[in-house]
Amino acid sequence: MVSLTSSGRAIIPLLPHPRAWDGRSSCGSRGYRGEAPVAPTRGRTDGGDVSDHYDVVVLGAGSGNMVIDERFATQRVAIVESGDFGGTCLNRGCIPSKMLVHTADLVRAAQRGPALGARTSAAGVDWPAVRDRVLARIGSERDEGEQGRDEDEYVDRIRGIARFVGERRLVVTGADGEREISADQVVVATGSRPQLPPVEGLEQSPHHTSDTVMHLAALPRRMAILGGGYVGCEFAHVFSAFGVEVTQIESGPRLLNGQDEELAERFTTAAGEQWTVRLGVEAERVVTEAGGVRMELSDGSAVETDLILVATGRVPNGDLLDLERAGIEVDDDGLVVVDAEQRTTAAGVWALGDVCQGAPLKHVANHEARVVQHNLLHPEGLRRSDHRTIPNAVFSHPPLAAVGLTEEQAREEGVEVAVGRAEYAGTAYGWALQAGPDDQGPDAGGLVKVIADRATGRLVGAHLLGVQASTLVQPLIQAVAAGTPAREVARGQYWIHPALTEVVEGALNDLVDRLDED
Ligand SMILES: Cc1cc2nc3c(=O)[nH]c(=O)nc-3n(C[C@H](O)[C@H](O)[C@H](O)COP(=O)(O)OP(=O)(O)OC[C@H]3O[C@@H](n4cnc5c(N)ncnc54)[C@H](O)[C@@H]3O)c2cc1C
Ligand SMILES: NC(=O)c1ccc[n+]([C@@H]2O[C@H](COP(=O)([O-])OP(=O)(O)OC[C@H]3O[C@@H](n4cnc5c(N)ncnc54)[C@H](O)[C@@H]3O)[C@@H](O)[C@H]2O)c1
Repeated sequence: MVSLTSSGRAIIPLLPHPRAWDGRSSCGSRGYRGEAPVAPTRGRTDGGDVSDHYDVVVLGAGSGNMVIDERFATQRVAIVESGDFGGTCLNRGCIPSKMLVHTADLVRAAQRGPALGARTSAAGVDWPAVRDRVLARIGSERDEGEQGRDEDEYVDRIRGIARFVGERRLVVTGADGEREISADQVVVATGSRPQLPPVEGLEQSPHHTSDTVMHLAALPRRMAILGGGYVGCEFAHVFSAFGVEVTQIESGPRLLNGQDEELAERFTTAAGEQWTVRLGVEAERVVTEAGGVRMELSDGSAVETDLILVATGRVPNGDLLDLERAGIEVDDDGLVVVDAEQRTTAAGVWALGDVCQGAPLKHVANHEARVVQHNLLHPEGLRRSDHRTIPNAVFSHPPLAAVGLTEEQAREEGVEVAVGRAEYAGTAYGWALQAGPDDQGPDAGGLVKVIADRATGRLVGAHLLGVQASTLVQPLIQAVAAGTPAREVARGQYWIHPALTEVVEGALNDLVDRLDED
């Protein structure tokens, strides 16, 4: 239930916020392993109390924590974390949201059963049980990782907010006051935070972001989700499956704008069949009233709701670090400027993840953490990050996954494209998913598009909408990354019959036919 304070601000009760930890599931809780320890490559510099001088200081214990493993055991390392130790992915990002998505998928599957003759039904969810499974799991993963890190004698874990006061010199403000530290090498890995659009009355309203919404004490009856991107579309699926009346508001012409247009249009249609979607409108004012909230939109209409989830993008945390005092430049979007080796504009300062990356995704932060780790350990043989083919997936209903160029982007870049297509409904496993031959709903309908450069015959992009999209896309990610000719991907291997992977094979075969038309 929403309750109102004397100032009119509504409160949705939350569980205590968890302490943070970057999970082992995708990152390794103790950093990457695999190469033998090496001797320290740098000694300590002069200046300041040696006890406050480190070989390496890492700012941010999300992906930054992964940089440090036992190969740094001969060095003196500090990891500074302003919140609880950990990062967005485990505590309030990828992992808890996907645990919720899986439960939502189960609910949808149970609702779907009767269409296929199964006597299943979904009687709603026990939200505290759903939520507590997620929070308990991330809590134990975090605690285990945190304890493990504390056993590393060469690492000082410093709790506090770091900011630069000079070249590789920092002040950390913690519960015990301020402490100045310095280092030969600094890694900036302070991530990003949700951004609130400047909407009158929004801050005073019962609003949430992805940081807090997974801690709700109770499900609201109605929820308005502002934003039609990743966060908005994943949580719209979760909360609508859980029985909340969701209204999603997006200023653009479609949900998941920026993805392949045809797939984004199809997704938007599917979303509109499951929850209310408002496109091409912005929130102008939020009025908190007894018993709810009214969100007034730019077209003069209004949405009555109990809770607002703001999902309108994230801002990098570089603005909180006094970076200019250390000679670290940021670009117009506030992202720390780095070169291909992840070096910032200041000597001895590196950056990785959301604080410097225009594609704020965990697999990108992981990749960059590996590069920074290697480069700290091997200053004579620096590695470069490879951002050429960053894939992405949206875990909604239906899910979407993509890698490389969209058809529109390829044409804009002057690539003469050939496009292969296959409908899920055109494959044997697609029939298994369908209630009947015309069923194109979110559980059965789907489309795979593969795009090749006619000049080379190589895949330059792949886009999937439908069941298991984030898994089906993997061979296509490999093909785009490796530059494998489309013909070889299609015909150079067996595709198991009648697995759903046949829809990928079908799209590739169609592509090969189109390449052959020349
Ligand atoms: C709801 C949600 C779902 C997501 N799902 C996915 C997904 O499915 N797949 C995917 O690839 N990506 C997903 N992401 C994105 C992914 O979580 C991020 O890209 C990734 O976690 C960024 O890692 P990072 O290390 O750069 O930052 P973070 O993990 O945010 O770590 C930065 C750390 O720095 C600390 N910090 C900040 N400022 C300071 C300071 N001044 N001093 C000291 N410490 C500081 C912060 O407290 C934080 O712990 C999701 C994000 C959200 C919000
Ligand atoms: N599955 C995943 O990989 C995953 C999941 C969640 C988050 N993320 C990461 O987190 C980042 C942030 O996600 P997000 O969904 O908050 O941002 P986003 O950039 O994906 O989408 C924000 C959407 O909000 C819309 N918008 C902005 N201001 C608006 C306004 N005032 N009114 C209505 N609509 C408005 C934008 O047009 C856009 O479509 C993503 O870029 C992604 O990298 C990834």
